[in-house]
Amino acid sequence: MVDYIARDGVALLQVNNPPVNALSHHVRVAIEEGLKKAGQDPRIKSIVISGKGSFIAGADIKDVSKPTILELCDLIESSGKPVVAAIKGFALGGGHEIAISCHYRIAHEKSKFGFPEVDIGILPAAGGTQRFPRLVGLEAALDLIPSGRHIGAAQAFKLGIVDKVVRGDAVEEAVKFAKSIAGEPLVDRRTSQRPVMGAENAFLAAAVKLAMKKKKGMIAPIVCLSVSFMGSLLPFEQGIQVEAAEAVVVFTSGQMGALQYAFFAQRAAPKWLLPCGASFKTVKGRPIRNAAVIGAGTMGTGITMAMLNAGIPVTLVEQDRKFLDKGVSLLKLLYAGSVSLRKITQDQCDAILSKLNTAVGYKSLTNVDLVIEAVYENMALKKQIFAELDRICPPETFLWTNTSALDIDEIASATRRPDKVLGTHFFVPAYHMKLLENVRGKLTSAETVASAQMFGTRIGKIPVVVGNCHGFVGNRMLHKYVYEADFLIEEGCWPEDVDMVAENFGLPLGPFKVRDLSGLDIRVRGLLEQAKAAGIEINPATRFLNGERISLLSKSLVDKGHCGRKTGRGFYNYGKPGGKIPLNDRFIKDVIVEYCAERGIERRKVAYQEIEERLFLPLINEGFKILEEGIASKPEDIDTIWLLGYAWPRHTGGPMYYANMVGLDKIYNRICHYNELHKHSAHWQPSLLLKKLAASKTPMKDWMEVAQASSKL
Ligand SMILES: CCCCCCCCCCCCC[C@H](O)CC(=O)SCCNC(=O)CCNC(=O)[C@H](O)C(C)(C)COP(=O)(O)OP(=O)(O)OC[C@H]1O[C@@H](n2cnc3c(N)ncnc32)[C@H](O)[C@@H]1OP(=O)(O)O
Ligand SMILES: NC(=O)c1ccc[n+]([C@@H]2O[C@H](COP(=O)([O-])OP(=O)(O)OC[C@H]3O[C@@H](n4cnc5c(N)ncnc54)[C@H](O)[C@@H]3O)[C@@H](O)[C@H]2O)c1
Repeated sequence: MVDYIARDGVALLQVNNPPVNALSHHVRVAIEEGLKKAGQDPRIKSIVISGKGSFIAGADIKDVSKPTILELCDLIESSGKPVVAAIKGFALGGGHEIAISCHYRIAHEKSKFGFPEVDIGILPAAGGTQRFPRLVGLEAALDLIPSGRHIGAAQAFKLGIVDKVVRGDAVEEAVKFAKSIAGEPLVDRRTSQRPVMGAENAFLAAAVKLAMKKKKGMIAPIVCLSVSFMGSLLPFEQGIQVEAAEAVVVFTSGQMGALQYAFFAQRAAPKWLLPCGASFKTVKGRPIRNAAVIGAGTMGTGITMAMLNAGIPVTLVEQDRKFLDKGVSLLKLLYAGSVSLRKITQDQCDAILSKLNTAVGYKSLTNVDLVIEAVYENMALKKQIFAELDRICPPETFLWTNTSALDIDEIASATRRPDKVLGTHFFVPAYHMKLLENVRGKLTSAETVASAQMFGTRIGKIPVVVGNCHGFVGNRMLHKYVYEADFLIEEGCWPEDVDMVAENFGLPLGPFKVRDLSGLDIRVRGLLEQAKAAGIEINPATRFLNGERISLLSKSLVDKGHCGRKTGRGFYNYGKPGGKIPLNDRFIKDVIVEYCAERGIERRKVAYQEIEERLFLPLINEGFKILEEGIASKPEDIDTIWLLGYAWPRHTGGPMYYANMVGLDKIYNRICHYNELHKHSAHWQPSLLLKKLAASKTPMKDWMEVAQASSKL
């Protein structure tokens, strides 16, 4: 676990604990033993700590026994023989704390440094909140520790974290350097003994404000700030005591469990398993060498960028030259933006764009591994395109669709290769958002699923396999939340009341601000199409569709020209078309009141708790129905979809974890309560799986056993 190599008076302690050299119990014990052995051996004059492959990615999140990392850090720093950290890859969390306890740090130019603790709900509580400000000054410490972000070696050098950046082998350089400083005094090399630079400055208020914005609702970043700041005013030993006391507050807050669950859920979600038993372990995907995208609108251009960025050559196809030119101009604009922000160089931009081809019509697609369709959300159009692609593309070409909600099986039925048809549901902006919902149809083969998952990972996404149903996992759950938001307005809330509750819960924007952003007309169009498909003519008195309660409030606003931010008014007033600041508006309230009066809906005061429950319980209930139906194969998949696709507050773990944390019996009882009151909304009918899990008090890790046992009955 830690190799001890003695050579020319230098003891090299090399951590060897794949995959990320986490500081598990046996690693900590071995480092301690190595340090003691080197300390006692008179032939050893200096010590180098490094990691095989990478340095150390931090504590092993699952293991917090003794010796603690804090004890190790103290042992390193107090060593009478110089200790040099040789850093390649990641020096994160406890690994970073070990590094800054060493007397010198030599880093490879590609190495990364950071304190990701806040993102898993804890503090750098192995002395990191105290040593780091002493090394880099208070301002930089208050910036980096609560942000959790990684920085590169060049910035680490500028901040004084590392003493030397090297291009070659950092370990060899460190060993050479360690030999050269044997016997030198270490007094000014012990980080804990340094004063904190800039301690008198009032950086705290600004840092707290930023952390509250960037890490909304999270406790750890705020505690990190207060502990680092307080420590800067105290002697090191007292600062360590403050750190330990405050760490307990954070460890017992409940957020630590949720954030660590989210960390592992995100890594578990891409590991797919189909009801037939095929899984990521048994089926290999086919690599994608080149691809085509149909439709150069918002999604098509974003998907094209995601592929180009991963080095996949793409042919972008449109229905006519005008739309194609518009899409290509948008793409070029986005890349030019990346160049001006120095995210890529002009040469890189040119290399990326050299892999882009364009075409009007599909005739040229005779030699592509994959086509992703991203045209308007219209079943007839999509089927027509899939039939044509099926005729033109080679039989082994995968045909995937970016539909947000349509039936994958129906789209596949237009082809003679339904086994190669799958939904690749990207999120806006597709080049940036990490989530990819891969929707398997009834006839989609395991090889196609494996290929889509492999493809997702290659383009930098977290791909999650889901089953085929209206809206798949994410949008199906979202629709229930959106419905209830509208009903709450009908019953007496204002848009800002509902948005405030959602935002207090931790979402970045409430449902009405989101609706204004994406455009009210889109949802209204969807609703009208749904009504048309059901053969129902919408009129001002319509309150039900197929026996289900609906709200036409958005339609009333759209009819008055309120389409959202783009028209300057939606559920809020933005002052001008394209305005960004939402203001409450008497006129909009009048529309709401008039809408209710026309339909004889009596408005009332709705309590905060009711708003919160009515927004989130139907969505959670739907999540359990999704598990029950096998649309998702584990709760981690649903939570990952919500964390990455819909900005669900990470410190609550995701909707399924949150439900478990609140207590399934409580959740179930409240859903039953609302089901009694709202008989015309099927989303209040409690999930049978939820009922069973609540009654049996089954731990979350065993939910799927109950779900599978139930589906066999
Ligand atoms: C009342 C209660 C009191 C409790 C008292 C407790 C006292 C404890 C004292 C605490 C002192 C604090 C010490 C320290 O400050 C704390 C820490 O160090 S916390 C850890 C900080 N580090 C991280 O968070 C790093 C997390 N990892 C990553 O960011 C990435 O993995 C990576 C290193 C950037 C590499 O990324 P990738 O190459 O993409 O690889 P993956 O992410 O897919 O990971 C591969 C594999 O490794 C597993 N893994 C990663 N990190 C850890 C980890 N820290 N612990 C355990 N396992 C880890 C990951 O799950 C993957 O596993 P797989 O999915 O393949 O099984
Ligand atoms: N915009 C979103 O938020 C979002 C998110 C996820 C999924 N989706 C889905 O992605 C798809 C595309 O959505 P969008 O927002 O990019 O739409 P869009 O209106 O921005 O773009 C659609 C493009 O398809 C082109 N097109 C239409 N018919 C075509 C044909 N026969 N051949 C080639 N091109 C054709 C149009 O010219 C247009 O440029 C839809 O199915 C939508 O539901 C959208």
